[in-house]
Amino acid sequence: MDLFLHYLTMPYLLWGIGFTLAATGIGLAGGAVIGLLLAAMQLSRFRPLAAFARAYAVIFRGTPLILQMVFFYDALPHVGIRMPGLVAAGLALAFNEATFIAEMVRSGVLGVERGQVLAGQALGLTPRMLMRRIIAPQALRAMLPAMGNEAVSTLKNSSLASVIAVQELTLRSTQLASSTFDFFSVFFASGLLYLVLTGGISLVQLCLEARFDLDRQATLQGLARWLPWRRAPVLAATPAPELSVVHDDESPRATTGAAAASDAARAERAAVLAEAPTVVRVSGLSKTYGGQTVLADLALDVAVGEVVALLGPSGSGKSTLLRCISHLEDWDAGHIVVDGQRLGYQAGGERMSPADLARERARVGVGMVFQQFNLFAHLSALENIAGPLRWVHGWTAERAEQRARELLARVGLSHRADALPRHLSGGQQQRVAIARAIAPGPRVLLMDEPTSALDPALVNEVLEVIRSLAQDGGLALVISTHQLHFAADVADRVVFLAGGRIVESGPAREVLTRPQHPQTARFLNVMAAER
Ligand SMILES: Nc1ncnc2c1ncn2[C@@H]1O[C@H](COP(=O)(O)OP(=O)(O)OP(=O)(O)O)[C@@H](O)[C@H]1O
Repeated sequence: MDLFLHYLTMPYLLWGIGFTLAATGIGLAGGAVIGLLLAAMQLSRFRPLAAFARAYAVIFRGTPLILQMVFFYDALPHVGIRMPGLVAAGLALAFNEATFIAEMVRSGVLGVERGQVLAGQALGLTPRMLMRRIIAPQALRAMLPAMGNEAVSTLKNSSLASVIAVQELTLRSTQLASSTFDFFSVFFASGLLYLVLTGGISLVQLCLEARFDLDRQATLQGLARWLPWRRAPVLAATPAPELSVVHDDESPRATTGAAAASDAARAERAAVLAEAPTVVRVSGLSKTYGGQTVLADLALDVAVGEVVALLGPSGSGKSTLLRCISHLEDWDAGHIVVDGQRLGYQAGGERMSPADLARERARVGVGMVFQQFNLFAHLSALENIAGPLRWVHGWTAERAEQRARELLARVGLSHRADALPRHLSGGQQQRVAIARAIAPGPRVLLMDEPTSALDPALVNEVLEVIRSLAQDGGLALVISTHQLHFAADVADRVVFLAGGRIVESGPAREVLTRPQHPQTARFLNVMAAER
């Protein structure tokens, strides 16, 4: 026992720990840098880069690390690259670890829901902002457990550096045991030292996981300030206030809204809209997916402040049309002009880069609400709204927060400002998503079946919010919906799509009560029978 304690505190072995940690540090840091590069190559659309990254992985994953260390230390000097053993071992570890780290990064990035990326694009986030604000924070958190394991295995793998005479812990233990013949005590002490080191790494991993666990209360607020995302405390469920909050805004309901109840008010509104300038003009739009025509020579004008309900059977192209209008989707032929701008194209007709398109989208003002809400999962309801205002539109933190709080009050969710999306009901999430989309004051709001992912009991709370938007005037709404009553009540115009074409379009109540086209009539009958 005395000998064991003697070896455990022996400076000769303790100095070996320094070499072990140095090799591990070089391996992990270098591996992270090279791994990030490899992951970026694998995710790149430029095929030669992806092929290079795959070939790299095949070589470094397919050969033993011990050979790689020998190669770095003994073979490279033949081509004039000479380095100390510690550096050679660290680099070999780095190049080897990079393949595993690249896989972790890649799966972390791909693990972030595509819907969040689409929502970010629709909000005008450039690819860089998307990576920094949305993808990286979520990918990093998902990668933490695997990174902890990788750090432990790098530390253990550093013992292979003994083969190129790096004076790390294993080599020193072996030398000590050979000279004292006390193998058991020396290796027992050495094993315990390794356990302390790997235990330390596991502890750091646990602390980081706890720190980045959004379901826990923040404890290190000082550190949290430096994170690119915000922690949000989980609130105890509090009863929602009556949704009447939604109607608290100052807009007069009966006279300015699309939901105007009386026929006279509707006629008055139709006359105003007939004079209103066009804010969205779609002409000759065609789109195919792998040979299947989804949109065929489609033309649609939407006036400022108009509420248009898109109806049509599943697969008729409603979502595709909305995605094309916000240029989240490319098309094959035709033009789309929003507020006088050909979104996605330079003045000379050349296509914009993704970053320019994002800026243009934010400037022109096309908001989009998705069927699956697509809130940023790592941000609170408040931050989902305030974040894009700061990042994309350059608002100050105070102004963005004030706007976010106003909008949360408007959709009846002031009491859930700090809640994460996963702690909100579907209806509440969709209300936050609507608030987020209208926060920068878009000219056009596109809504892709905003209630179809909701329980029937939650549909009305979202419809109420949309109804209140329709009453505002000024904001053009294009809503793809299967809610016929709602469309009759709120929309100025119903546009019926089938097979990627508009087969009928006209005043909402007219189309819904006296459809002219047999396909519209059939669809309405089926919908009525299903209810
Ligand atoms: N990314 C895609 N790749 C291939 N085909 C697609 C893609 N997106 C949509 N489609 C096809 O395009 C057609 C139109 O789809 P779209 O989602 O626009 O219809 P929709 O009218 O919105 O339907 P729903 O009411 O069910 O949402 C469908 O046949 C669909 O399968």
